[in-house]
Amino acid sequence: MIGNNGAGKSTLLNTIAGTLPADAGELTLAGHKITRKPIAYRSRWLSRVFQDPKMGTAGELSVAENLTLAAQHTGSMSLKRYRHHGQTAAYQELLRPLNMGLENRLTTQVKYLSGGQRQALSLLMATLSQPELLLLDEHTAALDPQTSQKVMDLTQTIVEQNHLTTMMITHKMSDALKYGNRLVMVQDGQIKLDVRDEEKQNLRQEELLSLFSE
Ligand SMILES: Nc1ncnc2c1ncn2[C@@H]1O[C@H](COP(=O)(O)OP(=O)(O)OP(=O)(O)O)[C@@H](O)[C@H]1O
Repeated sequence: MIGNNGAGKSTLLNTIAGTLPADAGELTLAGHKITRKPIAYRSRWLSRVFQDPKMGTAGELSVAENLTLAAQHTGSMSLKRYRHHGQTAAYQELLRPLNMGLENRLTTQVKYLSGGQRQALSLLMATLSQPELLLLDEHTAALDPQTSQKVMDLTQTIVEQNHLTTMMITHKMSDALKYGNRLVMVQDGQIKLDVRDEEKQNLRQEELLSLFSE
């Protein structure tokens, strides 16, 4: 999802996540009517990663403690299959594919990690529960270009491997064109453009930029 500042992107995500009440309309997620349900109820099916790397993790807790919290939250105990290795090995196995060196930082308090490491951990924690919907709220915007690319690559891998329906807000036109099978442009609270699949693949950055100025 793309759109100018103030277009309504975050408002839509907040309405889906339940931090803002909907003025009108109905929200149905994976067959569940959630329009008037509290945030905690919705969080069984949806996860969110924020722009601020501090938002998705508990800074005072260690990497392992954060993972334990996320695993408990899932209810489905995604970590069960790792049990026979012992918890440390299980966590290392989960963290190694992130390629951020976090498998060697299990006892480090999360507040001492870099923004990129912390965002990668947030992403892992948000997807442990295999949510029906993953909301990414400009989740790479606070990172340097190289780390941002690394976290985007990681996002792509996690989303594809887990077949996660994902909604991402971005201000980077190149990312909007490169990732995902659908692109929605929001303007003044309305959907201005909604293209998918082949039509999206054929869309060029210049066309997209010209729509912004209309
Ligand atoms: N129910 C509503 N009726 C009218 N205006 C609203 C309503 N809800 C939100 N707004 C306003 O619409 C605007 C949408 O802001 P929002 O933060 O969603 O934009 P955004 O597209 O995420 O922008 P940014 O790219 O800057 O994050 C804000 O000014 C907000 O106050």
